[in-house]
Amino acid sequence: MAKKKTKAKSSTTTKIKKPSRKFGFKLSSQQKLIVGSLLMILGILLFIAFLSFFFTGKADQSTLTEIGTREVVAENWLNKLGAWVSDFFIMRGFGISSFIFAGIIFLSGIYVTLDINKAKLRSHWIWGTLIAIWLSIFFGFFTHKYDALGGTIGFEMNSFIQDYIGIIGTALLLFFGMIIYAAIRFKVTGESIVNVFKSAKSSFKEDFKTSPQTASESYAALDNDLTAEAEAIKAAFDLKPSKQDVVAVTKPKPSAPIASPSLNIEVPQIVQEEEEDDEEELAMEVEQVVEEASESDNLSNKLVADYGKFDPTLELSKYQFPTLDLLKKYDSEGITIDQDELEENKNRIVETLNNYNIGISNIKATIGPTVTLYEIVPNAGVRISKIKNLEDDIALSLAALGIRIIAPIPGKGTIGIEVPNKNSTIVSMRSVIASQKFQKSEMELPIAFGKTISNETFVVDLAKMPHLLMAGATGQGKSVGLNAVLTSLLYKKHPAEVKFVLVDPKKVELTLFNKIERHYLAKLPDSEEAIITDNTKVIHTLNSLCIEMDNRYEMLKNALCRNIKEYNDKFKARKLNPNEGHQFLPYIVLVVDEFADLIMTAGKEVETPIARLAQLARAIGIHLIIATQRPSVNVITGIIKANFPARIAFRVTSKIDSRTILDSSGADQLIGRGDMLYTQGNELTRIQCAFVDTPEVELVTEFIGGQKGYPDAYLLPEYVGEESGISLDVDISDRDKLFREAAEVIVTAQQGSASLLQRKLKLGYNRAGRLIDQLEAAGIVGQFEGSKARQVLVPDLVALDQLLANEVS
Ligand SMILES: Nc1ncnc2c1ncn2[C@@H]1O[C@H](COP(=O)(O)OP(=O)(O)OP(=O)(O)O)[C@@H](O)[C@H]1O
Repeated sequence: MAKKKTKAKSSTTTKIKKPSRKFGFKLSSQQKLIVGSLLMILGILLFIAFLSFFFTGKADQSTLTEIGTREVVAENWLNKLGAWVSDFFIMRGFGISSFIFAGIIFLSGIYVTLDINKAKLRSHWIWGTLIAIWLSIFFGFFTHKYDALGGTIGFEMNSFIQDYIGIIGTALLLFFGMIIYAAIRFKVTGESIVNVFKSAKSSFKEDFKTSPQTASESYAALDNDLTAEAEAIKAAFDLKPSKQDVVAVTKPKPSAPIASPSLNIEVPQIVQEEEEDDEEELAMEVEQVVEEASESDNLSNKLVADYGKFDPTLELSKYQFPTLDLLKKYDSEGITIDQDELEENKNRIVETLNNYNIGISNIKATIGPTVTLYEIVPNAGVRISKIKNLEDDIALSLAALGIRIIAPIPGKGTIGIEVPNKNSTIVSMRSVIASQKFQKSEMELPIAFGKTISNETFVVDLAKMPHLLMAGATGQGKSVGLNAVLTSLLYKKHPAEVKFVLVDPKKVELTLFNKIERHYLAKLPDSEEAIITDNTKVIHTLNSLCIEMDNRYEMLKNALCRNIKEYNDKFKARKLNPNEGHQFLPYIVLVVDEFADLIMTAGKEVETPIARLAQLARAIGIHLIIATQRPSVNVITGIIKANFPARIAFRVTSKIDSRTILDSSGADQLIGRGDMLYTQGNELTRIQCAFVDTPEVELVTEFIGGQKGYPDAYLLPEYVGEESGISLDVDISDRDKLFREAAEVIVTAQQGSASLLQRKLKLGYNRAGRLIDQLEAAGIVGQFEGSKARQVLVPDLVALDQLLANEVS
């Protein structure tokens, strides 16, 4: 007591006293270096002495008694002292496990020098000693005399234990020691052992089932590409150049394999973690600041160390991706070059241009799956617009449909004339999925659309687009295009990573995907079918997606993340607490087939949420794909166009339609059957869309649907339409325990939002939502108003008290 009093008098800060009471001395940095290096050297010396003992130990037996005599020479590499110390540790001590002590002493040196966590070092000493004892008993178990393996301790303890519980008992006791170690040190549990066996079994199966096939398919695809290239090059050399023009065939660049390392290789941040555990050493203010700032990091690091990173695929850990053999190989695949055709076309182009006095200094041909691009370099002084105006004349002279002139080709300084091949080839979905470019892509939502004019596989990231508008006259390949998009994602993304919301007013196109409802589809809570065919349901679903968007933004805001990728990475690193409403967020892809039909019947009701989603949803992982037959301005309105920079046009019937969708002509000159133009804002790329037939999609969805899925489709937030006006007659006795507290929070903040409750009362989303419903029923907050916060109907806490008191009476 007296002591306390004097302390209070003499100092105003009791904090500073605490550490000085604990430690008698504290090393300066220089002293730490000296002591640390001394310990390291000691560790090394012990190691050398121990090692030497196994070569010189026998010879040195006689010298041990004469350690004090200077003249006596020992054979140990560290002479007499080495001989004595190693004999002491190995023969009279722990046997071979004495090396552990050399190691720990060396490690202690490092810890002291670098001034890292003493608590960890202490645990190394405790565990090291226990392991040394266990090992010496273990080795002693197999020997029947004093020897260097188990040492005296091992031998004596063994015979002592065996005298009481026998050989079998001793063996089991040793085994038990091992279990204790594994359980405490590595947090091994019965469950984790079972899991290890299970995953080993399934990966073993997988290795045998899928990988050889996938690999061989990929090679086959690569082979295909290379054959096409070789043929193209051959053709180039076979063409005979005439006087003033040269024909060459460009060599399509092979799809470069991307050899970047796989993501998320975690480098454990040992230094950081250790700093924070150091309770005793944190006498300095600066260190305390560090500790406070990274408290949550510390917790998440510990969680990651204990349980590993969060794996969203764990629930369906046995899920197998569809195999390539589900997709069909087509006979007319692979480019064949018709030299006569090439020569003929070239001559006609040159002739036509000559007729109009346009000289050409160079011409080269690039053969694609459906069209061949003739690139010409006109003589100096020729006006580009002159060539552009000859589009129809060239088409006439070539007697071919679908000629497109690109004058000039952006970034090349040449003029391109695309001429359809007489025999077009099919680009199979199988070949694009098997391509290296797709297989090795590390995009968030990779889509293999098909092949470009230079026969390269065209892969783009839907997450970067971020929304896609698709248009084309009927029968030109839209539905096949949509199937190609969905199939690409099915081949690359786990069910936990992406969900589809499918809107199909035609009721026939997307029904095949019903089979993967419990794996990949999202739906409204009360609906039976996941694929939406009814227009009122579309409105509900779109509004529900808006709510999902707002919820996700709120979650991102609370997690201080800018986009879904950052958020999910943080969640996987266990830095976000699921009890605070955080969860792993899958990407959501909304596909609307036949958008024109929707706009015609529902108009603004559909347009407004679509525009909202298109404007805002990119950062939180909701991406829209909208397809329409009628690309007219009342369907693709300005606001929709402005938010869909990525567009695809299949063949359309008029230049005006082409302008509506692409902002330029060109789509009217396509040849149909999957021939398409893609733009992401600036230049147009001509692509032959990959062909995936209905039976192929059926096989893929059956393959996925046949596997274990989630209990239900991914549920979107409930949307209560204005017209339904459900009455909330919640019984007072059924109210949540936190009802009153929630009411006070809402009234004080004068803001009726579930997320406010989530934050203030640390609740999950569902509970906060229920509380809001109860508050509405009690007349404390107003009705649901879409994504806006509800109106608070009680002005202050006094009024709230009165209202609740009246309720009871
Ligand atoms: N990429 C392609 N490669 C080869 N043929 C294709 C391709 N895409 C479509 N086709 C052919 O065109 C036909 C019509 O395609 P699809 O059903 O996709 O047209 P659509 O634009 O969806 O028509 P609708 O709007 O009437 O549904 C297909 O049956 C197929 O024979």
